[in-house]
Amino acid sequence: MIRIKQLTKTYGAKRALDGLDLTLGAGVTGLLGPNGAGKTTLLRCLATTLAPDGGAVDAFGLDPADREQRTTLRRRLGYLPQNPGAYPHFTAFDLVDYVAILKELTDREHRHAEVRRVLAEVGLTDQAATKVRRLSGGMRQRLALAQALLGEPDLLILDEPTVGLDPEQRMVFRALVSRLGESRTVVLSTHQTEDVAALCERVVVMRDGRAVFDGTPGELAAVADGRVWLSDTPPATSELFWRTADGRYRTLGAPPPSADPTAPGVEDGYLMLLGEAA
Ligand SMILES: Nc1ncnc2c1ncn2[C@@H]1O[C@H](COP(=O)(O)OP(=O)(O)OP(=O)(O)O)[C@@H](O)[C@H]1O
Repeated sequence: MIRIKQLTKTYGAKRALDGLDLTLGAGVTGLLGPNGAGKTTLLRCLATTLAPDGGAVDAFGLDPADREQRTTLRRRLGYLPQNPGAYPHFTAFDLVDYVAILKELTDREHRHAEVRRVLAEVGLTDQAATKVRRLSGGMRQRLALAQALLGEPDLLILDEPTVGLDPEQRMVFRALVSRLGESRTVVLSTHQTEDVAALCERVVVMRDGRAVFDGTPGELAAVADGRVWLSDTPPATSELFWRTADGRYRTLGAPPPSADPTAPGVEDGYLMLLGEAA
């Protein structure tokens, strides 16, 4: 269990985290929020790569503000940062092995076995000897995930893991992450409401450094209950509408004339919530 209490982080005049309270348990939790909401800042505080200005994190009973406990916690977490560095001339094996060395897996035989294990876990056994620059975007992202899995962490922190992936690669990645969430705490940030609907048991929406929603994807969708409409003509007043593939207009908010109600999805709930919070 991870308990975050009144976490604050300020950059100059900008409050990236503004007294954030949050508890994370086992399974996959998705963080949604507009650009600048504080998602990366929160994930970096959890990954212990950034010290907050105030508040506290209690991760499995460990306090990252304490030097010794921070080291213990680092051994129990895996982190996939936003835009992970590429090292294009390393092979997939060498890259993960390098991170394993940094993670203090000193016994060579044990380390190599662990590198092979995590490469197998993300389906990259056959690419172990391939240079990183020759891997597809999806494979690179799985490689970045592999390094986060070294040492079987109890906490997996993934910052926008599906960014830049095509739909097929995204599906492979989702299946992988949801399997990983069966036995550990996974927290991931994303701009993809489809990711949240597909794989997160829980979703937290952040805005201006705070959590403005915490619930299941179904509960987030329900925020837009009774407020999603389909019509043949565009609404005269609403600003939240778009033309769908079948040529009809989907409107959030007040119903346009002769509109049919339709069931909301996670994206509708998210947009409605942010519209209300504005
Ligand atoms: N090193 C930094 N120096 C100054 N300001 C920063 C720094 N890092 C983040 N910020 C600011 O803090 C706020 C929160 O940023 P953060 O990256 O945590 O948001 P985010 O929700 O992850 O956004 P995105 O979805 O765009 O990745 C933003 O206004 C950002 O500009």
